[in-house]
Amino acid sequence: MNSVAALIAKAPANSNERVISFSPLPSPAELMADLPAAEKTGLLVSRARQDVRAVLDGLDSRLLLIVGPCSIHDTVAGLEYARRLAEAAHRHEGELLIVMRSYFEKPRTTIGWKGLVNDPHLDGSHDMNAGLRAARRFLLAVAELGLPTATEFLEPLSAQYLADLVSWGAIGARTTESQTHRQLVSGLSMPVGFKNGTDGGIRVAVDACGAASAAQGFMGIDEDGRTAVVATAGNPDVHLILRGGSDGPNYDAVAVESASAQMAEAKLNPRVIVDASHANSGKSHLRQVDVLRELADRIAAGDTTIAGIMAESFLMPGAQKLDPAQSVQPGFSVLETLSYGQSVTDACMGWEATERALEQLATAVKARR
Ligand SMILES: O=C[C@H](O)[C@H](O)COP(=O)(O)O
Ligand SMILES: C=C(OP(=O)(O)O)C(=O)O
Repeated sequence: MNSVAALIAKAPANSNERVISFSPLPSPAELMADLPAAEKTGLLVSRARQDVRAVLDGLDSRLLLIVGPCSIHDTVAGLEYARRLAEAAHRHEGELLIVMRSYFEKPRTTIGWKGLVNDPHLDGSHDMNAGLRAARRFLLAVAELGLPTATEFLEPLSAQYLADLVSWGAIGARTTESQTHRQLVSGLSMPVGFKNGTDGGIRVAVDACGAASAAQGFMGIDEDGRTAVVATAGNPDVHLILRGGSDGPNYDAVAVESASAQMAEAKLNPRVIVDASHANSGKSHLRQVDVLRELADRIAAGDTTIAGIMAESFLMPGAQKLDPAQSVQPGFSVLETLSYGQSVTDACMGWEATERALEQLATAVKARR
């Protein structure tokens, strides 16, 4: 009997009746020892976190831009995108603080592919050992290009494996109300934005920012993978991300000012990030281009409430269907059946549209100054 089967056999009667298996993962310390961050990478991350804080607090007049694929499903295409974005980030560094969306964990409305960490082979095999490794390797490779990264934290345990390489974090619309995620953020080292709820509710995100900025105690894991009581200091760099909702978009000036006022009233950062994608664009990559243009016009006209913008962009425009349950010819991987450089989750702007949007936003920041 292997050790896992032995553990299940030892479990008290009536427990784990619907659990099929437990497969051990390495501890965070073991993964980090295999894939360590170079000193240069550590400096890049801490410098980028400081820069993000300065932009959010209005001490740096640049615009924060969280841009990149909806999800990383192919690390080769993701890195080709990162190389292009690193060049653009350098070109616009006077006006834009560009941080690459490197999202490895996807919250789903019902079911679907849950991201590279959960299912790196895209086939429902849930090889999370390989997924955590692939995500960490990807973050290290992007850092080598001098580009900071942003991610959504979804599984409360995954942060211990990856967070040392991340400069900006998000909690998604589906988890902003979750106490577990608010607690997690209270201990994260980087600035973290909370999205408004899927119904467009702002209050839930204001409450989340309040809870995450407070000290918390909760159950988690330590670097050695032991379950532990985690005591946190609270995260002072929490902020609001407006992503629209089922009641419509919320990127217009009135909605942004009203959300900002709710944050100010709760004594939280009134400067916000506007997500040009998701319910603010009806998940249309074409509409996203228009939203970005409208935001650029407002910034050029002097808007200072918008500290940052999020956009979903990849090498190719649009999205393609991924069904982890599909059958693939023997000898082929699911990845080989997909179009290169196109999102398998939400539709993204293609690279050409992205370059034009970056240009517009950089010009807008110059005008705002
Ligand atoms: O950003 C990605 C999606 O909007 C989010 O994960 C929900 O996706 P779904 O509604 O396709 O499940
Ligand atoms: C899932 C995401 O967004 P939201 O939580 O706004 O749906 C995302 O940004 O990938």
